[in-house]
Amino acid sequence: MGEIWSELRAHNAAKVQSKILELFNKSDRVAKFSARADGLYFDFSKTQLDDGALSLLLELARVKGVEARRAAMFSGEKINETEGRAVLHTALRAASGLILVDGEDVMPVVLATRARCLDFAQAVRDGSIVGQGGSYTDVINIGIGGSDLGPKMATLALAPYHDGPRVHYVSNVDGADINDALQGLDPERTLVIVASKTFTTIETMTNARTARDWMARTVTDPSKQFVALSSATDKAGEFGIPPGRTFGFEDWVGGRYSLWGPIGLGLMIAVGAQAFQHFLDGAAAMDRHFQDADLADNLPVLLALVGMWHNQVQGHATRAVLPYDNRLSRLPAYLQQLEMESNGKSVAMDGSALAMNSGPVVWGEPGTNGQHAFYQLIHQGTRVVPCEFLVAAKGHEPELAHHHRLLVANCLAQSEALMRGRSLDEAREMMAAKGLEGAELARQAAHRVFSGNRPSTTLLYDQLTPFTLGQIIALYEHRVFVEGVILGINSFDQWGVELGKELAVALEPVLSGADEGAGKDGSTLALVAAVRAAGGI
Ligand SMILES: O=P(O)(O)OC[C@H]1O[C@H](O)[C@H](O)[C@@H](O)[C@@H]1O
Repeated sequence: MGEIWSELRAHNAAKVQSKILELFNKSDRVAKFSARADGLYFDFSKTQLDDGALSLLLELARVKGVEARRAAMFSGEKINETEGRAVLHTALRAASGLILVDGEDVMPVVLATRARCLDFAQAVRDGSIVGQGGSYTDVINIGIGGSDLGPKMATLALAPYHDGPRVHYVSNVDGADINDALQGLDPERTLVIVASKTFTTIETMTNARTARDWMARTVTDPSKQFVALSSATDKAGEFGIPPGRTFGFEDWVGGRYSLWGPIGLGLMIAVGAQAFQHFLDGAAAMDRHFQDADLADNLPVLLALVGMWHNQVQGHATRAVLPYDNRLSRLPAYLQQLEMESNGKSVAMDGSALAMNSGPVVWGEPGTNGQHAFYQLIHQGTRVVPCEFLVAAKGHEPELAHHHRLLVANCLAQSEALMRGRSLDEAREMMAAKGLEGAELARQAAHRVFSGNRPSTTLLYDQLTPFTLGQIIALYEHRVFVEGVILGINSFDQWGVELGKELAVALEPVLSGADEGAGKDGSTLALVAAVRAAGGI
């Protein structure tokens, strides 16, 4: 097993100086280093991967048991071993079938809950469920992490399909977030969704209570205008939200994988049942592709292997996700949770230390905005940042096709520039053409050199429809899964977020002055003292 990694590293060391551009001397380069699935086109030819490296990576996936683990996930086995849970977000988008957890078919409840959520969303949209002041004009989803990032990203992505009430997302415990969201809203015509798998997350519960107090100023019974999305339906009841307004899901749906079920209610209200169903269909199509396609043609597998080549083999610590699609502006934030909370771990499933680097730092912004900000570093910085471009062949604004042409030209030009670079000779020629000479020519030319040979991939899709969005998100989910299996870690727990939460709970009384903070370090105590001195809390 370790042998394949060593072979990959040796292969990389031997080839690392070779030029990506020269790999295109082979006429079948693009065909071999690209793959398609149901309208998605993934091009990974602008990387240093060659036939040898790709076959070693595919061998790695086989040896690491990706296929068996994939079957185990889809069939409801408890592959989240540290929490003893199945991992079945795929069931949330399945049309039918038999999926057993502890011997019981989960699909009847999944389908019934889906129907309840869609019916409820429809009733909010058509005004058959109303607030004290009449039909709902606004919906606020209060949640954080997986109960916010996915639905918020998807709601923004599908703006052309919005034909329901306005949907807002509040996540931060910073009072500024809920304060600004409530500005201008009519409490009598606002629906509040409290989205929390555990129904204990302090940010969400604090915001939910603030929203309830705001509503109670004019609404006789705010609980009638509240909805809960949670696995802890009893806790939703304790908060005062009745069972008829609570939509539950099981513990086998991870928070960051949950937008396909009740956690997607905000999106359902924004776009309606039909568009939401297309969104599920897109994800289900990707599930089928992931299960059925050969590893060598399998998009999630290829994305994972390219990512691991860059991170674990070539040693590039970060990965930029660059959607040339403004409506995917929250995709990088969503992927930060999906990828980093899933694969940012230092121990293997069995508790032993991980023998290699965990998943990369994921970051990004939509193009073309990023070009005018951080692309300087991507092109000329001393560290290589593998880039993942995403772009639609068609926009949603036919009358603005010239905008779209510019957008696509920029996207394709960036990956070309990263690969091609600009040599010193070319830079010198440019400076000579400007009339420079001697030392000044040399100095100015040096600043205009681009090393090039920087890898990128491009995911091209027809248009950002609900179906396509479903495909793309499921593609990334499965990519994270494959990377996790190859690393041998549990991608479905998140113990690393616990310590900070515990310390925050312990610090609150120190900030209020109720506790002296005995045992705290000097830095923390000095910061607390400075905050208290300012008198803001
Ligand atoms: O949905 P909730 O239970 O409120 O959890 C919200 C989020 O908080 C936790 O800290 C986890 O790190 C996330 O995985 C989760 O999505």
